[in-house]
Amino acid sequence: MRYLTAGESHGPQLTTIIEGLPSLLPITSEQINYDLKRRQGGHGRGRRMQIEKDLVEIVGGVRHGKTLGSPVALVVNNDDWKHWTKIMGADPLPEDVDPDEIKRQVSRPRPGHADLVGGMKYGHRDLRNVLERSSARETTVRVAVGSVAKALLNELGISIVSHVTEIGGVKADPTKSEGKSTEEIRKIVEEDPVYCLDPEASAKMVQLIDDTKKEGNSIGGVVEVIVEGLPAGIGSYVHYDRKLDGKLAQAMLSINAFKGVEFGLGFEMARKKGSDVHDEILWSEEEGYTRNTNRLGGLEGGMTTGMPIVVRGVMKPIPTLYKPLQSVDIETKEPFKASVERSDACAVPAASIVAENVIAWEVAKAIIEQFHSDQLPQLKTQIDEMRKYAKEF
Ligand SMILES: Cc1cc2nc3c(=O)[nH]c(=O)nc-3n(C[C@H](O)[C@H](O)[C@H](O)COP(=O)(O)O)c2cc1C
Ligand SMILES: C=C(O[C@@H]1CC(C(=O)O)=C[C@@H](OP(=O)(O)O)[C@H]1O)C(=O)O
Repeated sequence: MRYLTAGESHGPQLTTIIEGLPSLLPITSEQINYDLKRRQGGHGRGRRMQIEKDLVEIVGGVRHGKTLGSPVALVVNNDDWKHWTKIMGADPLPEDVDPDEIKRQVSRPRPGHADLVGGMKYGHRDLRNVLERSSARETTVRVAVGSVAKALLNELGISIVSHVTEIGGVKADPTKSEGKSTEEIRKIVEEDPVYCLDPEASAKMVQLIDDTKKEGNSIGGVVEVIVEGLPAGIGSYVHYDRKLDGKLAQAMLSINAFKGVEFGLGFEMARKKGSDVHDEILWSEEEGYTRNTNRLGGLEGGMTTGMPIVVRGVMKPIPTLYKPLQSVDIETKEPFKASVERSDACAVPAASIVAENVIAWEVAKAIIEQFHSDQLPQLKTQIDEMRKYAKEF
């Protein structure tokens, strides 16, 4: 199973084609739009999100609410496009138009964004040609793709949720997620302005975002994704590129501004003894093999253990700063401190939705690749059999 995306931040639309989904999978634009709306939200977003109202159009591969087995094509329009049609149009400019008048040429690279190196790499002296595609606007369709993956996981009894655990050094109480199902977590974060489970920490995060914005600065944070209901044995230990933890880490780090990833106890493991890290193995008639703890975050040897996957990603602060850092104009080679028109001060809550959806995709892909999956009913039968087999093993 694979997908590609195309489209620029201020172009007409973002497009994706997903290939390899089983047939007979129920999909609605309503469930995709629910995720798109959540990705647009969260305290700290900039003015662009007031312009956009992200709604998906399913333009291929689905009929009367079910996949056909053919490629699924999804489109999300950029409402801002109407302001950028001349600046971002695909056709050559008419001869009577002066390009300098309308191109909104960018020659001042922002430290921390893709502008400078992207320009060097692709030979663009107008850095707009870089920032238009390196923009996290692209995560809109990646969330739509993940939403389709979640529809598949849901059919297999697998659920997934994300929440924000830290913003700018303010940490949520880690015990707040203990003993809660993914559904319970979702209900709480849906109501919270920064998608956090801890109301006290959330209030401090909101305040910190506001203060940071006033200072013309930006902040990052940490998001956690939990996947529940997985059978044991998804992924493999036999080859480096089949290890599920490796694939999930890549997916997490592929999100714009994500710089680190950890599973279970994560980097804390470096400070603990083996007896405080590994999850002891138990067996009972009713449950089969279980663990009392899940300190490894649901993965051993690149495979699911049957316990929930717990994976976190760290997002650096947004690079575009209202009080900017030192940089160099690539035309004049003069130093400058740029002013900016608009930017997010903190996009950690929005990024938690992106994280949830890219992880959902990666888990769904691993399942599709491991089982015969032309049709959803066949896939369901195999997953049920695998669960039964693992219990009796
Ligand atoms: C949801 C989301 C929103 C973002 N919004 C902005 C923004 O408004 N301004 C900005 O400079 N960067 C923003 N970023 C981060 C940049 O896209 C990112 O830093 C850039 O693509 C460079 O990639 P890198 O940080 O992974 O090296 C956002 C990232 C995410 C995930
Ligand atoms: C458009 C989105 O985020 C954008 C991500 C982004 C960046 O540099 O990554 C820069 C900003 O773009 P603009 O300059 O158009 O305001 C954000 O608004 C979005 O999340 O849908």
